[in-house]
Amino acid sequence: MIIPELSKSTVRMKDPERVRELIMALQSGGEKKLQVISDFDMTLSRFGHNGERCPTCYNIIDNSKLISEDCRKKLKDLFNIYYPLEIDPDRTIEEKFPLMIEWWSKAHTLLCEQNIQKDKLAQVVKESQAMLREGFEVFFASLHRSEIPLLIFSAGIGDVLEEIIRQAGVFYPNINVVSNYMDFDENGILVGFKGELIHTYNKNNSILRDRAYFQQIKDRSNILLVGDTLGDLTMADGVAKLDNILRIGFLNDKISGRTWFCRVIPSFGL
Ligand SMILES: Nc1ccn([C@@H]2O[C@H](COP(=O)(O)O)[C@@H](O)[C@H]2O)c(=O)n1
Repeated sequence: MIIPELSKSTVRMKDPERVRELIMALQSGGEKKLQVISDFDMTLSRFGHNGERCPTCYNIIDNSKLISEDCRKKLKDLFNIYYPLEIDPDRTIEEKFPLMIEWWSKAHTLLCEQNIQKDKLAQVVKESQAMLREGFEVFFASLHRSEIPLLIFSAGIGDVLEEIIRQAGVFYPNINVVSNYMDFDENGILVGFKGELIHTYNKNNSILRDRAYFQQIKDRSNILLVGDTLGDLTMADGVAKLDNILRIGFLNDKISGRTWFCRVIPSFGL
């Protein structure tokens, strides 16, 4: 194998030869043909640290002093109901779709009742347990140095996500973020969320179709796609011209090894 890390026991591939071919195709295409599309929560950010789960963008707000105890309990109850549904390998994406809209909408309604102040977000992120994945400095800096565009396509909260990467010192100009952005009134108080709601299972062309992004980088027909859910597989659907796509998925949570191997790995196409 060209990359020693791929021989680790934690790396699973259905067809290592196909992976090798894809890596060679990406390598020979060079940096000018490459673009990277990545999920954020639990992909660029860490799932766990020292045995504790790290927060998602939403969890950072949920755990903060920006919201009341009552609201925190309600958001936690929502998480406990909907997160198992989000990752349930026995439900189809069609079944999960309306449930995810329900979860995001209920959470947004609760958050908008809290008079959250825009200028408190940076401090809340600073005080949180948010962490980027091991090796993030090299990953972000190499893409930046080689001027390879990185699209972060996230169903989290754009304002929080940006703050995490800014505070980590890696918010380089080659990064574009598509996510749920908070809408603040003239006093800097949260009153809603902008644009179409993005949840785990609509991260596709339905969200990206009106944006010029993929058109601007249409010659970059080699894609590295990184995610952690089956919903992330459609993040490259709007790419103008596709020659090669290497999909990397992180298995974060308790899905049985067998389910992962039989269902999830083939879905990632490797
Ligand atoms: N109220 C909510 C809603 C969603 N989440 C989690 O956020 C993740 C966001 O998505 P990425 O696209 O960046 O992976 C999603 O997987 C949900 O589990 C939440 O914590 N609270």
